[in-house]
This record gives sequence, C-alpha cells and structure tokens, in this order.
Amino acid sequence: PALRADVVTIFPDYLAPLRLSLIGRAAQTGILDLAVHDLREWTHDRHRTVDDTPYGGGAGMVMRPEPWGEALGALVPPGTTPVPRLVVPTPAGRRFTQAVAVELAAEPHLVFACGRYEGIDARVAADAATRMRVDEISIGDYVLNGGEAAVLVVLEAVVRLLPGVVGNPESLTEESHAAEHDGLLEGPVYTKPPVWRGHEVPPVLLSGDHGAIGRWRREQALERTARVRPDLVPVPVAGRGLDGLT
Ligand SMILES: N#Cc1c(-c2ccc3ccn(Cc4ccc(CN5CCCC5)cc4)c3c2)n[nH]c1N
Repeated sequence: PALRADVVTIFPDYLAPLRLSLIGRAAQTGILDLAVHDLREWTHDRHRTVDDTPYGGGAGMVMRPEPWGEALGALVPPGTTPVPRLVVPTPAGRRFTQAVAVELAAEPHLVFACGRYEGIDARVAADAATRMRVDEISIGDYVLNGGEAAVLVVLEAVVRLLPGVVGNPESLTEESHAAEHDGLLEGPVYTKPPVWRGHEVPPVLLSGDHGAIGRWRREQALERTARVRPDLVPVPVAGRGLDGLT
C-alpha cells in the first residue's frame, strides 16, 4: 500500500466513517492499509482503566502512560522499518495545513494517537520520540473533546493526495490552499442549467474563450481571497508582475 495508517483510540466506532467513500475505497483498493485499535486492548485491570488524576492538581483526568506505551510497542515493535511517524492531535499542536498534509502523504506509515480527557501523559510522546518522529498537530483554533475528529480530518486531507485515490488528479492542484494555485481560494463554480431561478451563469464561462475564462477565474480567486482570507493574499514582490503573482 502507498500508506499504512494505525489509529489508537478509546472510541474505535468514532473512526467508522473512514470505512466509507473516498477513504473506504482507498482501503479496499489497497492504496491505504488502515487499522483502528482500541487502547483498552492494552489495559489489564478489571475496569480497563485508561485515565487517572493529574499530578499537580487541576480539573479533569489524564490518560495513563502504560497502556499507550504497550499499544505503541505492539504497533511499532523495536526494529520496525520503515519507522512510522506518530501523529498526536492536541490543542497545543502545530497548525495542520495543506503543506503538512503533503508532508504526511509522503510517509509510508502513520500511527495516530487519539487522546481524550485532558490529554495523554507527556512521557508517552517523549518516550516515542526516542524511536520515531512525533508530530503534535492541531487542526484549528477551537476546542474539541478528543483527537478522533482531528484524525478524520487529517486522514481525509492526506489520503486524497495519494496517487490513484482522487479520480481527477488535476483537481488537486487547482483547489484552494494548493501551492500550484498560489495558495489562493478558488472562485465560484457553476454547472447546468445556464439560468436557474433567474440567476445567470457568468457569460464569460459560456464564451469558449479560454484565455478570458482563465483571467476571470484568477480575478475571482483574488477577489474572494482578499475578501474572505486577506492573510492568504500574496504581497507584490519588487520586480515581479503587477499582481505579485506572476
Ligand atoms: N487536533 C486537535 C484539537 C483538539 C484536541 C485534540 C486532542 C485531544 C485530547 C483531549 N482533548 C480535549 C482537550 C480539550 C482542551 C484542552 C486544553 N486544556 C483544558 C483546560 C486547560 C487546557 C485539553 C484537552 C483533545 C482536544 N482540540 N482542538 C483541536 N484543534
């Protein structure tokens, strides 16, 4: 497979959507080798305990290191090659962006550690870092209850970049946040009918004048990016084209 992905979580059912559609097909066609594991497999007490009170006090509970140590040891036994990358979603992680998705899509093996409660005992990532690359990532500046939703987001963004997953690879470069699109947002899209509830499709798109269409689309992308995401609009660089893009 192009990518092997192991996900460890106390809510394996939460990852069921990965069996559907795009990612499900990638798994069936052998492009993606996905395995979801229940962390409690690596507990040994009657109550299958995965959490305990935080040292130093504070609200909530912290995930115990032992089950995680055993889970990662079982999934990545010493001597495993290629050494996987451990991806740990956390509110305190580096921002997950398209560039990070491209980076992860180049990896042969990813292991995702889904935390819950107030997070995972910090020694788990520290210990793993002695054997593999550990990436603590956040999918955005909002608070979730655990890492599972982040894994759904990250795996969708990563798997769609794998060769053979998306029918039309060209669409991968023409979309928002793709480097080839200068990181601009894409403009509006239209399909038939040419008039719908009195709303016309912009005539240039029906003109067949591909030069004009290309210019119009770029203008729309720039305008929309400036309105919705001014932070993404490239600043003109001295000595380059008028709009700083060419
Ligand atoms: N990716 C991603 C994420 C997550 C995420 C990812 C993984 C886990 C594991 C547990 N939680 C719950 C939680 C929520 C808030 C806090 C902060 N503390 C609370 C009181 C003082 C600071 C700690 C844990 C997680 C949340 N949230 N938002 C993202 N973009």
